[in-house]
Amino acid sequence: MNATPSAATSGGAPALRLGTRRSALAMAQSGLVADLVREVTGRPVELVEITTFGDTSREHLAQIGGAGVFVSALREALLRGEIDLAVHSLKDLPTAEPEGLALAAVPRREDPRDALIARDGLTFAQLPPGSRIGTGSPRRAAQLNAWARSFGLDIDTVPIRGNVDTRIGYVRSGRLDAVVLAAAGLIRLGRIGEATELLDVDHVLPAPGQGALAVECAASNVALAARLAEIDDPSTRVAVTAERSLLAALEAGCSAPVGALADLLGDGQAVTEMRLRGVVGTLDGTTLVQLSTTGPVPASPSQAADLGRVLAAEMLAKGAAGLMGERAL
Ligand SMILES: NCc1[nH]cc(CCC(=O)O)c1CC(=O)O
Repeated sequence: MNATPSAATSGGAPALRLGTRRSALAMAQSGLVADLVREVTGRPVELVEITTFGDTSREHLAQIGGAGVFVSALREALLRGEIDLAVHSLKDLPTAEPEGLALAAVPRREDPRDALIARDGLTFAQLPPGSRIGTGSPRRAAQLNAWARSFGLDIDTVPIRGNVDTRIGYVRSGRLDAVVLAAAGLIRLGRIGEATELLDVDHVLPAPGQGALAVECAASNVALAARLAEIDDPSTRVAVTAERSLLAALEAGCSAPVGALADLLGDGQAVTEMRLRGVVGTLDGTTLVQLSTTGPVPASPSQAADLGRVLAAEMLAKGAAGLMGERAL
């Protein structure tokens, strides 16, 4: 008989404490993971709100190095034993592995693409000349500017910050013609219907890890890490490992203008190869280094990381390093 502690004591087992920020997106992401964790552990999961300096001060902090602030508050709570697990947007996690913590699971990824929310239902190609498009992301600005230039459209990318509601509000109030956000966030908030276009990754590569969640626990909590491993999606794990390895090897930070996407290619029957695409550019989009490499499906995250390093080396050989100086808009 199965006599694991969680099975033997389910019903009476203490709740697992899942630390979360209180933003609508963080709560939605945490709720999703809480459901998965309940299923595999049989234990109740309670959400514990972690309030950070970034949450209590102006919303602008949500993006100015804000991700780092939020990530570290949750991590400190984990290390102090105040919570048992934490959920992050993987794209907000620094590539360095933190001491004492385990990236216990990366659940199945949501749509990795960026989404356009434009006034009057417009797509990107339908925007009139001079349109003002809001994004706080140098990666998005670089690629949107390059794409617009490719068909002779003159646009203005405008740096904006704030949570999803605030950013969509810039379009609803008429202050901007469009904003670009991660489709995954909109989907998880039930707001993807407001997107007027899902941006083709041939034009806009997402941030490394975009659309994926990271579930962390204390490395010392071996039993919990083993259960959380059951909600890990191996295909997502290899893809995001390749993307993040590319980012790390470019020595770019989370706010650098770097896009990356790994996808698994199949012949209709079986998955045969993994393709990794990467881009680095100047904010104005006049220069982009965009490369792709394809190889056998990695048998392990460490093989996936190799693919990322290979592509990074090729991008650096094509001058990628010189394009990464511009961090802020
Ligand atoms: N930069 C903030 C952030 N971090 C994760 C997401 C969305 C969810 C995801 O990408 O998994 C967002 C919002 C956005 O980029 O629109």
